Amino acid sequence: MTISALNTDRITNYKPKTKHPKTMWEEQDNQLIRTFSFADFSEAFAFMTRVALIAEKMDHHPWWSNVYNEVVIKLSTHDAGNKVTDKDHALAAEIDKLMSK
Ligand SMILES: C[C@H](O)[C@H](O)[C@H]1CNC2=NC(N)=NC(=O)C2=N1
Repeated sequence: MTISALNTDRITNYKPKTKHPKTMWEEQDNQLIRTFSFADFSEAFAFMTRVALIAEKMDHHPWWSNVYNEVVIKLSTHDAGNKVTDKDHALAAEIDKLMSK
């Protein structure tokens, strides 16, 4: 597939479609963890781009993994000895705002 064949409209007019909208953050092993499932890779990566910009603004960055349409995010504060802090809750809340747009 050529680049010009990509549907970039999907990225610029971003409306996330989670497959499991009821999945929420869970605290496990001193991390806030949530799995996000999207329609496809473009939607997952568009989401990650937005989270990256928020993380830079907040100077607080996620651990994450992505395979095709799925993104797993794990938040903890290494500056505080790998514990869940207010910064993690604040970033989780901003990510949740993205999902409710
Ligand atoms: C130097 C810089 O401000 C720190 O390393 C910040 C950057 N982003 C961070 N992100 C996360 N998740 N935890 C941190 O402790 C952290 N610390």
